[in-house]
Amino acid sequence: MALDPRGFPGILAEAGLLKSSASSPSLRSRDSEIVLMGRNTPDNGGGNVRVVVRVRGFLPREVARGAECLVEMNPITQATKLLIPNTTDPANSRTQSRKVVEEKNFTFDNSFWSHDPADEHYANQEDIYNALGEEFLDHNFEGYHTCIFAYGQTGSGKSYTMMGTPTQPGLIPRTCEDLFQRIESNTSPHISYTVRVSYFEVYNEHVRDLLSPTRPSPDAQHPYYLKIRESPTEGPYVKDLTDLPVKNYTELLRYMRMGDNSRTTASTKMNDTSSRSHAVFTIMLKQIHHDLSTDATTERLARIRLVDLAGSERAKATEATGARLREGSNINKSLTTLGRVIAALADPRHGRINNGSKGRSKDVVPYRDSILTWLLKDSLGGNSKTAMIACIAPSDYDETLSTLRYADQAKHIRTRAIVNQDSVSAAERDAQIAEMQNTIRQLQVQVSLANQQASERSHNNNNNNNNKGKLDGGASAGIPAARDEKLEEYQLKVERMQRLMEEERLAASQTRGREPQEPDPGCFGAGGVAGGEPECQFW
Ligand SMILES: Nc1ncnc2c1ncn2[C@@H]1O[C@H](COP(=O)(O)OP(=O)(O)OP(=O)(O)O)[C@@H](O)[C@H]1O
Repeated sequence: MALDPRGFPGILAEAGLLKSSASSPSLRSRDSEIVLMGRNTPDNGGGNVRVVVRVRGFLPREVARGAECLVEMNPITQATKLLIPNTTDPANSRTQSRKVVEEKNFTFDNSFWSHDPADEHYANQEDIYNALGEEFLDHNFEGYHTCIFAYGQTGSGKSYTMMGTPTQPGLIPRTCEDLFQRIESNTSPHISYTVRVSYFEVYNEHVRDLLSPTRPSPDAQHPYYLKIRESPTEGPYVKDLTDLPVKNYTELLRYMRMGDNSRTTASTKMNDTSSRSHAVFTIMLKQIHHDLSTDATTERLARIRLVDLAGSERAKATEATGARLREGSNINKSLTTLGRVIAALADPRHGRINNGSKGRSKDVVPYRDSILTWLLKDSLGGNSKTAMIACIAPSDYDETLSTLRYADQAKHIRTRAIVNQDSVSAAERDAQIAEMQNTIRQLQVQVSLANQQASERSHNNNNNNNNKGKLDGGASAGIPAARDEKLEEYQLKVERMQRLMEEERLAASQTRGREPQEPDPGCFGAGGVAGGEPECQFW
């Protein structure tokens, strides 16, 4: 294997990638006051999806069958090489029937060598966080939405990389820890923060709330599945998803653990604890900066999305039957759609105006073909800085080649991240609050009107028995559904506005050091973070 003699940390430092650890985070962005920028300031040209690859060590079953490592990495060039397997490993028997089996070379933003802990270039969990997670959290404090997702075949190390173990925490717990370390080390009296968390999984093309998994279902026969809606301003979202305010790291970790314990996993031949769902952990970070001299406030909002995808799998290799087989087929189907979305976004013709029959329009990206891609639409091709961690097993030629090709294509995707920032003067803010109050009143009237109409309609329908349905051939069946959606939309708007208004009011009063108010549990100013919590355990 070709490796750099200076060692992995040395190379990372040279490349500007080695930063402080999660336990002693860098001070690059946290002491900075919010620099005033225009509304939703565009990033300078956006950027490509950052793609890194990580190879894990042998598992006991691989050692037992005498598997050979087919992966080489060069930590200087970040090249990853896939070697031709020998003919003796049964895991690669399928490869032998291919017409062409050749050595393949790829280059990624990082190639993480996690194969042999004794190797000086070994990349451990902290190295991964330092090289990727910390920088992405910097972007969040700058006001960007980010998304890091782990992709790879079953058993390749996605959950290990994202969640990790009690002794080897992965990207998600490290991000949570660093987030609150930064917030707590902020000394500016003019900035307040709110942190909220949600966690859901996409299982068999249904969305389950991992922070409220036992919510009673209207149909007791089935688990409670959440619906997906689309808002004109915020795109697709999960309706009624639990979205909790968080005061500190301990609390965030508790929610993370709670959600993780609710996730659907099962034992397969390829992995003892195989994730049977795609899990999306989201932290919303809001920073409100209050300028005492002008009484103006500046708000930055960042969405931190951390996604552990289910692994692609071959039914033959997992030997799945029944429910496991159906899960596997749904997993593969949504990953195939993700592949098609990536291919469409990576196509150089993507985004060009469709002139006549030539070229392709933006509409060809098949986001809607799976729940996963529909919900990740913004992260894959919109307002987000996005990274893909391609996890690979060391000894499976076909699956690794497929993952590396996938990852290679993702390198070409460009997203259009913007700083999600809004500045308002004191007068504007007061006017906005007044306007919000007014709008809330109007919406509440509309909600109760719509409720009233719905109950009148259902009353009339009952009186008319089923006659109307027969006369109009059921043509009116879609109208109640449409009205229900409108109603939901109003209710959602009211809730959002009420929360927004409270946050605005609270932030302004906290930073002014004004009258004590009933605090929003998820909103705190500098030094206002709930202290005295016991040291928390990761698991
Ligand atoms: N870098 C690594 N170092 C040590 N052990 C690892 C590493 N990566 C993965 N493993 C181990 O390999 C096994 C499979 O990993 P993991 O469960 O993370 O795979 P996965 O890709 O999430 O699989 P699935 O898609 O089936 O959920 C686990 O026992 C895990 O602890």
